[in-house]
Amino acid sequence: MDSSISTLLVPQLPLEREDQKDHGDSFLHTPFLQKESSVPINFIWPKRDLVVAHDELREPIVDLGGFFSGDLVATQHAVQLIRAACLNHGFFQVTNHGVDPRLVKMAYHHMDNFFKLPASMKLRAKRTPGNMWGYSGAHADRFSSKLPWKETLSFGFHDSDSKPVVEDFFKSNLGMDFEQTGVVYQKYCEAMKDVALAIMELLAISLGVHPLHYKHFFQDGSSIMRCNYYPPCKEPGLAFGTGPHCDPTSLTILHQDQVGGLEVFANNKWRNVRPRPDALVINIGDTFMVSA
Ligand SMILES: C=C1C[C@]23C[C@H]1CC[C@H]2[C@]1(C)CCC[C@@](C)(C(=O)O)[C@H]1[C@@H]3C(=O)O
Ligand SMILES: O=C(O)CCC(=O)C(=O)O
Repeated sequence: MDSSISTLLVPQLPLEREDQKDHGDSFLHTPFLQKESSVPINFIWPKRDLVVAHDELREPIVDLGGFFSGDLVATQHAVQLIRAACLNHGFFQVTNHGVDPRLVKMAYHHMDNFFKLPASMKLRAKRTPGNMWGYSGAHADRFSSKLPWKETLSFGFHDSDSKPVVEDFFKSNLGMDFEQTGVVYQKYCEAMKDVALAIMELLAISLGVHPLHYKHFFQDGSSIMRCNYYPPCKEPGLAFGTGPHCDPTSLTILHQDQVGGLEVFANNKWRNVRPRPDALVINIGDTFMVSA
């Protein structure tokens, strides 16, 4: 099963895009939900987009262990690797990030269980027009061509002393049977926030501003959690799991499974980002590039 879990830090939640309109329940007819044998025309992308990456991005692998333990030399080394990455393509991977591997494993376990559910169950969390959160099959309720070959479950996170917003999302949309799923993803989102704020401190140092400048700015920020499931495709050369795009957010933290397939356009070529089970893939987004 090819899948990824990404958290996108935003200073404020993006507004619903104007071009999104409700195509009704058309996504009920997505091929992977209907087990059709070929790729329907609305999932086929233009040949100019379907470029296969052969080279690796060779992005820096940044060990955060020294930063977390207060080792100034290791912190400076991490800062230099991050600075070099951000001056180039904005991607790097981090290890010793402090996220419990058992939590990551549980997040995948619950995600696998969700996407294996019958469509009728998944549709209980269906993304509704004007809403960023919920289940989507290929975004077929929003777009009518160049559909991504994926199912996505998205939900929002922000720190709240009064209530665990992620737990509440799962209980209110999917019922008490998903309470434990909500607990796992609440913990996952909280862990990703900690990683994001650590990265923001290193980014600040790399830019020569006060080390806590961005950490304080994003302290009360929100994030978009996205679980992406990419079903097997009989003609993968015709489709995209997720089409070419820039992240309109500030920071993306992605854990990809070991199937691979994440590609980045850098130095005029699409390049593969090698999956590393112990690492998180980090990229700065448009709103950070603008603000930096
Ligand atoms: C704010 C966002 C909108 C998308 C998810 C996040 C960051 C990237 C965006 C997206 C992945 C870009 C490609 C198209 C998209 C529709 C998708 O394939 O999921 C985009 C996401 C979205 O609009 O839901
Ligand atoms: O699933 C991935 O590897 C990337 C997905 C992505 O770019 C997104 O969901 O914003």
